[in-house]
Amino acid sequence: MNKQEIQIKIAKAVEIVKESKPLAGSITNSVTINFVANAQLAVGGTAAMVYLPDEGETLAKLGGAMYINVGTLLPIYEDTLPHTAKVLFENQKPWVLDPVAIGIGSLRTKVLEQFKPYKPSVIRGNASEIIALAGLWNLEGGTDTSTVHGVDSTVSVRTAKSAAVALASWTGGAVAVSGEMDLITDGSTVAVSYGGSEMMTAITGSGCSLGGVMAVYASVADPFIAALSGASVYNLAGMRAEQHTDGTGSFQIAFIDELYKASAQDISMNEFTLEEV
Ligand SMILES: Nc1ncnc2c1ncn2[C@@H]1O[C@H](COP(=O)(O)OP(=O)(O)OP(=O)(O)O)[C@@H](O)[C@H]1O
Ligand SMILES: Cc1ncsc1CCO
Ligand SMILES: [Mg+2]
Repeated sequence: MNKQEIQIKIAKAVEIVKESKPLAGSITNSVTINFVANAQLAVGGTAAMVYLPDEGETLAKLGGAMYINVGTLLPIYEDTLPHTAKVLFENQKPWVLDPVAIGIGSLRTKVLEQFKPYKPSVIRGNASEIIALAGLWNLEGGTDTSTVHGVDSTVSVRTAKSAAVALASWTGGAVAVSGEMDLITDGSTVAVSYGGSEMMTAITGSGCSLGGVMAVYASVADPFIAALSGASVYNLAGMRAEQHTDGTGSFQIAFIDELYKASAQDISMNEFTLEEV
């Protein structure tokens, strides 16, 4: 695919979402659950958040895609998460994994290990998280020890390129590494998306909600286009929101407004470059 073909696909994905309001259910952390739902709604999707194993299964079967984020685990997730991932995989439903804060506890490690055979369609994380997940799954570019600082990355996006490519080659889907710019790969093509705002690092949940929005797009587009569409609307909305706010509280509100206002045409035209793996 050349750049223009990709731009056409992004615009189409954004339009179909706005017209059809696809459901992308979530099992996500309690810190940013509201932000995730509001971002999904702002781009035109439908949100539903659950915790219990049977409800994860129901949403997996009902929705166009699903979002799973391991940010704040509770004992129930030991049952809910692997079960839901298995149902998604067996029903060939796209799902997005956010391996937040990988490495900080034993349940988190266990659950993330269990996800490997269920091949998430999109893996979205910051650079430290992507490198650590590749390490946990014994793939190239990964490391045994996590460089995650709480929920934040300590390394640059480009450092995670080989881990991202290896993860995408394993899943057959896409991997999106977020940061100052965003790197998205399907294992053969690498796209780098530009824009955003430094203020996105000073509000919680810009990454979580980005994963939720990618799940909305994954309901109607292939994983690479879904991930790049998500990165594009985030980078565009971040740039625009920064222009008329002077603090992080109002930035978060303005950012949701800009997600809501962004047109398919503008999102598809947000700057990105293509490179070989
Ligand atoms: N320095 C930066 N400049 C511009 N945009 C940024 C910057 N850092 C992050 N972003 C944007 O913020 C969004 C979230 O990326 P980030 O890497 O902060 O995720 P994260 O660490 O998982 O966030 P969280 O865990 O708080 O949800 C992405 O859209 C990314 O492009
Ligand atoms: C701050 C925080 N802690 C656990 S999840 C989360 C949201 C950002 O990943
Ligand atoms: Mg995160």
